[in-house]
Amino acid sequence: MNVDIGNALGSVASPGISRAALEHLDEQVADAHERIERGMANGEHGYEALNLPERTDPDKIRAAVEPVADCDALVTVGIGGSALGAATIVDALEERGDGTETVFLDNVDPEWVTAHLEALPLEATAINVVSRSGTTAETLANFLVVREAFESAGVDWTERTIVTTGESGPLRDLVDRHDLPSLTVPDGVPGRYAALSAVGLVAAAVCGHDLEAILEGAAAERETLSGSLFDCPAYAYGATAYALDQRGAGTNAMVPYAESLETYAEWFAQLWAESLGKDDLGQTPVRALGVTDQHSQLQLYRAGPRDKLVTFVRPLEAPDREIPATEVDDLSYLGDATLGELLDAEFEATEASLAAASRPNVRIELECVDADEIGSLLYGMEAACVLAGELYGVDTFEQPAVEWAKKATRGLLGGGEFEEANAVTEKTTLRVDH
Ligand SMILES: O=P(O)(O)OC[C@H]1O[C@](O)(CO)[C@@H](O)[C@@H]1O
Repeated sequence: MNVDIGNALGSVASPGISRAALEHLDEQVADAHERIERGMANGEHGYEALNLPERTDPDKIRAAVEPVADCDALVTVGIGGSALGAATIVDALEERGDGTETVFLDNVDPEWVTAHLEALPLEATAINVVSRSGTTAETLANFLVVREAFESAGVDWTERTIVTTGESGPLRDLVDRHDLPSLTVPDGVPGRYAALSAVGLVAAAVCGHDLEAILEGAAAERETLSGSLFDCPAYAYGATAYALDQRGAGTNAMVPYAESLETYAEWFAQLWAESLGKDDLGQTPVRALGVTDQHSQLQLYRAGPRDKLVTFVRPLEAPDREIPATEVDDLSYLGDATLGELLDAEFEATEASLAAASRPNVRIELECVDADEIGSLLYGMEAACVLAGELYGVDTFEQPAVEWAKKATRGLLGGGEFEEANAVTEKTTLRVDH
């Protein structure tokens, strides 16, 4: 990935960061890089994720999925980091896959789950269950529902289930009890940083994607990590986003200009929110899509509060399609172009429109959307986030604030005594009913 932070400089944007301030910040980046390299060298929790391009074994993943490699559909049961990385890869590379239908059950909306299960050819569907902790209620509940659906259809789920989880926990117990093919979430790798491990790559393997290319793209990005943001695209992005937040850009709108990258924006939102949202700090990620959200969000981005960074992701090469000639003179400018040219023109125009309104924006460029570039983007944004976490001085790799609601949920369902559940029933109410 290449990063252009020109439109975030103070000479263009407000809030913006001056060249001098960027060079000053680079001293902190050098210290942060030292910390990151040390964490990687020692395999420390979290930092270990940045070693995955070397650590992940594609042969082991392919061997585990071999029993179901010929399935027509794959249902992945997982949530958060146990779904978004895999979904980002298979959605980005969908046009390059072997046509396997993929469904990600990362919600417990009964109507939605039922509709998916009823639409799947269960006799030709494989099940990919992913949970680092092995205790996540949504994932276990959905797995029990999926399992029952297969049994009701007379399909042996044990023959077509792969599990990726930790060394222990309820899911590991199920693996042992039913002797299911399984892979282990690598130690020291938080879920949202696990896309380049079995967590993100099992689904990609089942869909026939080139795991080596994904890891090579990531490894190439790893090679760019250095003590200066002026030599490392990932650090340039992380440092600039951090610096703009310090200057008031508390929201980061992630706007890929490719439908195939829409899920990537969801993945980024978890990475950025769950890693940096601590101690009353953090930059709020917003998911948008180019060109579609030019017609819904751009007004705000260009003329609303000066509290946003807009991050564009642009693949330079992409398949194209002619716009047919038209008999309407006023539309001849379209008839002479292609959809890709229209997309590019809109990207350039939108980026320039923000600069013209002195609104900070950053461009992330990919050569195209392929396995190599997806590996590079995932790794680059992970490294950018780890760097930003160092600059914020937060614990980038934990997410303690999510536990309260999990305890309350468990208490409400009779899964134990939790004071959090009591607080739910003591809600302050001021209802306005129609
Ligand atoms: O992989 P697990 O343990 O099921 O967790 C799923 C997700 O839930 C979280 O723990 C948040 O609740 C995320 O950090 C994680 O990616």
